[in-house]
Amino acid sequence: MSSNVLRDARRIVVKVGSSLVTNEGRGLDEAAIEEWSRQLAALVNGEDGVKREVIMVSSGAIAEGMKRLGWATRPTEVHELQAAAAVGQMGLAQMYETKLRGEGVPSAQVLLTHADLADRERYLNARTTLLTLLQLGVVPVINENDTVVIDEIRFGDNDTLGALVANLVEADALVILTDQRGLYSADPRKNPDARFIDVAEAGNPELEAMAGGAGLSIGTGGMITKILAAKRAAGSGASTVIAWGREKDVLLRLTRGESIGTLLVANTHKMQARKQWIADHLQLRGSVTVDAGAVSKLRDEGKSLLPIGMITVEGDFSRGEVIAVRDENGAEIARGLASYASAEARLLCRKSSSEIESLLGYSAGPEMMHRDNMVVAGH
Ligand SMILES: Nc1ncnc2c1ncn2[C@@H]1O[C@H](COP(=O)(O)OP(=O)(O)O)[C@@H](O)[C@H]1O
Ligand SMILES: N[C@@H](CCC(=O)OP(=O)(O)O)C(=O)O
Repeated sequence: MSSNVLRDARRIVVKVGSSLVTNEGRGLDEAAIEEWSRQLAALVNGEDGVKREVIMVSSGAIAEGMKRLGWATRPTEVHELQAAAAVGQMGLAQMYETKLRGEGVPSAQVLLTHADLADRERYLNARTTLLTLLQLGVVPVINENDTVVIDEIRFGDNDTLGALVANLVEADALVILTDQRGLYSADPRKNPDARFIDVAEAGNPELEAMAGGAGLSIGTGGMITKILAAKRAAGSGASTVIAWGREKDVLLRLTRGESIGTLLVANTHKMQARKQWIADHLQLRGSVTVDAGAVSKLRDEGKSLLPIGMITVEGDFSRGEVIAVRDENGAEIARGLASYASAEARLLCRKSSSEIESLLGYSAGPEMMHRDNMVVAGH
């Protein structure tokens, strides 16, 4: 069976787990990172005729840190794990940087926490930075910012981070590379008769029952975090593939439409999922009232909201919070994420976007509300 999901995907988040990226637990597997980098570069450069945007979410900092510090066994103290991660992250980032640069592709290190993505302002900042990097043809290499978190290290879970990043950038697909060929009906280490699952619907509760605990002591999330990550990724319309990371040319073959690993299909459409999220889940923090010209740009022409059309700003909100856009009669035209805080927005009313920098001392883009971050009433 072949699948179109990965073949059609233009923006892909690839996550490689600890159990894969490390060399039997002793530091990083350089040959494996070189292999993935070669494939990532081929995707970015569009060697099969389609240029794709890719983000790598890579574990391995703790394992590399343990090697550099001469530790043979994984410490149990969280602050020692954090120290190992801080040491090892240097080597991890350096290795991707070297391998990707060797392929002519620039890379960037991005360290995030779940809390960063729960905060509206940081969410929008992270999103804008990542989208800018992708536009520039850079491969962001993301890991958890282990220095400032505890739970994530304890549970060793970068699968969730992969899904959150897929949500953040509205990826088309999340590819989770691990040390198994995909999902089985039970942990194949314990049940040699376990059946391979080649396709299922993301979020199907039966999948959660199939995923036992964690695998090796190096990777700690196990299959359950991958199943939950697929469910979360599906929330923004991304399908997930769980595959063996050492499968020859795995990323290239997946994007050529070959069926490898387990495909967990998202049944929500990308844009519909994002609009639903903006429309349903967030409390309004304020609003901007706009003139008739802006109403027509938003409603009829599918444009972003620029400061020039804004008349007044109501309420007290930060960048990244959800606000309404109203016409002069107070009717809601749209809602979405504010690019500027209320105090800034007040200064921007009726101003041309070219003046933003001189008025505020910086610019976060020409729009008050970008089209991608907006749901227009009745659309
Ligand atoms: N139903 C299942 N199918 C496949 N693997 C499973 C299943 N249940 C548990 N596992 C275990 O999950 C492990 C992968 O998780 P983990 O070690 O955390 O990997 P990673 O470091 O790639 O995140 C496998 O090696 C396997 O032993
Ligand atoms: N962020 C840490 C640990 C993350 C982790 O192990 O996650 P996973 O690969 O999902 O088991 C690291 O880079 O070592």
